[in-house]
Amino acid sequence: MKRCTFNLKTCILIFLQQRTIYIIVLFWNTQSPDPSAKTEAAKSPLWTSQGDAEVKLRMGESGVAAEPPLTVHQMFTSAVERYGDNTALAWKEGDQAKSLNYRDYYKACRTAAKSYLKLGLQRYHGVCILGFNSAEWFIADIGAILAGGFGVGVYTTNSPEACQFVAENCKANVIVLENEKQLQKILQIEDQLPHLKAIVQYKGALREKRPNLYTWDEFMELGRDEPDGPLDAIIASQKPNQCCSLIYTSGTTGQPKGVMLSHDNLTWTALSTAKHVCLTDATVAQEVVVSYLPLSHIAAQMVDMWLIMRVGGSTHFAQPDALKGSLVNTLKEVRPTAFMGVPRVWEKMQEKMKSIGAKSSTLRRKVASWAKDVGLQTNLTRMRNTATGQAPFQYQLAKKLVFKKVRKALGLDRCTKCYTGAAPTTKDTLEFFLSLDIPLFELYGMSECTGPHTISRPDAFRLTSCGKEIPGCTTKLDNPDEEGNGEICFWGRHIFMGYLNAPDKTEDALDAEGWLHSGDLGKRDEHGFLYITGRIKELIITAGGENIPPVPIEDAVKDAVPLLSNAMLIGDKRKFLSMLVTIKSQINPETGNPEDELTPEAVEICKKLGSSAKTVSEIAGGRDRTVHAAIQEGINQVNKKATSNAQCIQKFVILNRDFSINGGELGPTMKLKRPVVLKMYKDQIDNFYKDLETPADNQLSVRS
Ligand SMILES: Nc1ncnc2c1ncn2[C@@H]1O[C@H](COP(=O)(O)OP(=O)(O)OP(=O)(O)O)[C@@H](O)[C@H]1O
Repeated sequence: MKRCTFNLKTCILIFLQQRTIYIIVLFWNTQSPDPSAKTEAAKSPLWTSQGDAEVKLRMGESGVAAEPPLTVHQMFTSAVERYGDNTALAWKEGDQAKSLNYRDYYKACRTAAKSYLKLGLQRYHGVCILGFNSAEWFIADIGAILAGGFGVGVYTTNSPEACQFVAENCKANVIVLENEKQLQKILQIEDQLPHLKAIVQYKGALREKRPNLYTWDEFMELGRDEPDGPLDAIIASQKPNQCCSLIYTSGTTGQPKGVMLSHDNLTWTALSTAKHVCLTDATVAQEVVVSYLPLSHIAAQMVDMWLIMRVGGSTHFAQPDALKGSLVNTLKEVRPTAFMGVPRVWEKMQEKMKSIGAKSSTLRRKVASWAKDVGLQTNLTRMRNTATGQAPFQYQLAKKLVFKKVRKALGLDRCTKCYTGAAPTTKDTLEFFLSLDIPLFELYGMSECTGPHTISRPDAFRLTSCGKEIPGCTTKLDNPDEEGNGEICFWGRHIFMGYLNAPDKTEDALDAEGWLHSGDLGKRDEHGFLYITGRIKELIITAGGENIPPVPIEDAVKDAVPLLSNAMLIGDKRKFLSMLVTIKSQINPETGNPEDELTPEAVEICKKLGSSAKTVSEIAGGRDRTVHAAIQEGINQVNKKATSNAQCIQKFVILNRDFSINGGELGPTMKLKRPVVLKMYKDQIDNFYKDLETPADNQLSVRS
């Protein structure tokens, strides 16, 4: 299935020398597509690993799957025609409210595109964007696409080396970054980026002038008076089956990979998803979202940029410290009509509400508890029979007394669509919000399918299910076991083009028929709802050949020992299982780094156990024998329920720092980056296995 693409150009030079005619024919490979050599989409393969190639679109015969393919530019101009005066982007600068309507947003993207061309952006080269969500982020990204490059989001938490990997991989010509902090990272590696021509800083003043370093205003000024012709020619040459955007995976299963998304991937997925979740067209009423999740992740990008553009909605930017606490203020101000949170965001809201609830009067607590019972029962009944019917009096009362107030306090009083996804959400959190009359509609998918594959919705909703396919997409459960659990495989126009420069990895992800293998295990119920039941991609295969899914064991240990914030099972190619655990500790609100001080909840738990520990360092490595024994006891309980001896955790160690996004152990959606943790704690892990005959350290042996 491998394909080689050469865009060969010819040039015939004819010259005369001493009455002899010399004819020289030159051939060269060019980066720009040859308009005369239009690759027919139908003849192209389904995948490629080359940035300048085309793929066959997975068009369907009818319905959404048969909708005509569009480029990003076509979708954008259609939005401008339909919703030109509507607010597209809104944000606050200090106390001042700012906004751009669709017409001006489009103009700004064109100007940015012309500036890129002036800076020398080449076709199919990257523009890396490294910063918090803002109007500049969107304009930088779409400008790059219009100019024929790739929009490439980079995680703000990336180290200089991780930024270098991305910039090198996509041959970045320009890096657009937020501030001095990000600039310092790039300056450390700029010498090693041969394709880099310019850096643009979009917030804050430049600390020093440097050649090829521009402020946002300087950058936009470059393109302001440039002629339209060259840009229009590039736009006219773009095709829906060509790559325009790269999403780098966060690396939970290995080195990040550049997921190539075509114009059609973005525009079609936005169309199908908008239909599935019944987003309102702005000609009727405008959808409003708050942009705060990292845009380098497909979930945020799909919702905040592409879905909203498709229906003429408006995107309001949160403050950079959104996840450190300011998000709820923005939500209260903006009152979004749809809101997407990764599970950790909902969990944090849940923790906050619980701690406020615990401090309220007995009467209030009783009313809240009664209302939550009513809310849960009413919503579970609704969920089972799709008919809405007349809500009982108790529910109406609970709504008036509690639910409306909670929604208002969260800024979700207008929000009819609350989504969770990109990682597993616990049943506890789903039930908590359902009992408050806030059903969380689960969304499942991956970067490789441009974000969503299945989404639940009000009329098709089951607790812990991630719903049904967006229209035009199909699921196959490969190699199912006796309970119906098989690998979830996807098909549809949302399937990516391939991993940039990585044909082997692309071939691993897509089978010969073009099905995308997700590496997730799932099953369906009799009504067609999909449930995620495991991740094959993180399956532990012990030296004895036993296949062990780590997540259920890790979750069981965390349930048994509420003091733990994280647990990671070790045992791939090893003779037995061991575990790394971390203790719940405070997070520095400024840096987001985990601190040594325990959370109040953890201090309380320690106290109950008979320990006076207040910091992680008093506990880590088994220093506090009481706490250590309690963890051992929890692990023993889990071991007792293990299906085989090979599934028992034989050793564990308490780490001296919690996992975090900043630390690199967690990805942006809080999924564990197992390869990173394995590397980081190699010594502790090797220590588990250095003496296989007798447990090296009695203290660490927990076999029951
Ligand atoms: N609703 C969900 N429930 C459970 N797991 C989910 C859900 N949505 C997504 N996931 C998990 O997230 C994976 C997709 O991850 P994503 O494409 O967002 O990449 P990523 O977070 O950048 O990390 P990676 O490096 O693993 O690719 C899915 O394959 C699945 O394992």
